[in-house]
Amino acid sequence: MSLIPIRWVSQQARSNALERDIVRLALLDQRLLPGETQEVLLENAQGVACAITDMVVRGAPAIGIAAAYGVALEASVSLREADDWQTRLATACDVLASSRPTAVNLFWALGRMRDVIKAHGSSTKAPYDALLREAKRIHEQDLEDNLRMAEFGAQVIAASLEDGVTQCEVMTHCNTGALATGGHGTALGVIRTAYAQGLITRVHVNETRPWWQGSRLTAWELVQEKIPARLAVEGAASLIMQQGVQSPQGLRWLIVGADRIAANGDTANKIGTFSLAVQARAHGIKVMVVAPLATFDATLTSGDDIPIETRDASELRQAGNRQIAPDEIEVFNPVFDVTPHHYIDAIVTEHGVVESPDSDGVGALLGRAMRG
Ligand SMILES: CSC[C@@H](O)[C@@H](O)C(=O)COP(=O)(O)O
Repeated sequence: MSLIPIRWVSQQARSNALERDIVRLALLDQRLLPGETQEVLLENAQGVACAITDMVVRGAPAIGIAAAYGVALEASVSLREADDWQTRLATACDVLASSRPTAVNLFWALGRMRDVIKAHGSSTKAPYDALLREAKRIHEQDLEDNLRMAEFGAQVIAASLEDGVTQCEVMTHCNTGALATGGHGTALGVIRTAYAQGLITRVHVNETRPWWQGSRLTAWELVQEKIPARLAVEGAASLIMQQGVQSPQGLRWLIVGADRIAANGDTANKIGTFSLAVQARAHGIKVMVVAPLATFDATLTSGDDIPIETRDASELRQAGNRQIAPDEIEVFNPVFDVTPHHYIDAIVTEHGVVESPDSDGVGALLGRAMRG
């Protein structure tokens, strides 16, 4: 059983020269981790969209990658059925775009796929090969970006340590590791690399209610990597920070990912991030956001306009098969919040670091990146 979170599977056609290879997208079912490792096999864009909505795959970059493969899958269906491919693929992109609203990486990846579709507008057949190539490029590029961000982030941690101090502890929220990305991770990628460089002694992992990305996924990744970590409910964060700042090698950084970053640096991330950033500021702990440029939405001047997904009440009323709140109670289940940029000390991207982010800093970074 493979533990690769997103895998393109191509099975050679049996004999008939006219038959095409059978292609599928295999997603490691993150709803079942850490208890079970099982893959879901998908054969069209609708299936991928449902898998994103149902959180078989989650995490901003991973959602974008899966959606890109979803468009390629749909192109293969179109070749088989020899239909009006333009209409089919336009519908597929729309269906995928409606799967989750907050992570802008989804719309960024679909934008890249739409560009490929447009470039092949005059073809008689769906541009399957070109779309699959682009999806693979998005996937590979994400891993490369993760590794670059990890180096930058580790440098930021090293530079922040007081004279004579060489190591510290960090806290993270949600899951931003290999499961949420093309591999390695954003925030967890920085933690991995900084640990390998001897900069981190322990990771404080927040449970991340109500879906438990922290306990089910981040804890699982850290245990596999043998990185010392301790799990706690996010309600314990202030206590952990209060105790953590008392020793010179104690807790120094809150390191998180992002689902969408506005032009002024306001950052949408997993619900609870804003509250953790406020607590971190109160304790003198620094806040690092780690995200590729694909997570920036320069069309939004501030975080006020970032769409915040709310999910089903059952996520709070039930834990597995157990009822944990009365069905009659009104439930509010927003799954992201926006941390204002002035609570963030550094945004780490594959194109470098913006310290004390604001519109000027983010604008300069995006401008630099555009110039190459
Ligand atoms: C590299 S992942 C960054 C974010 O996507 C992550 O922190 C997060 O909020 C994921 O939310 P999820 O609801 O699990 O998709």
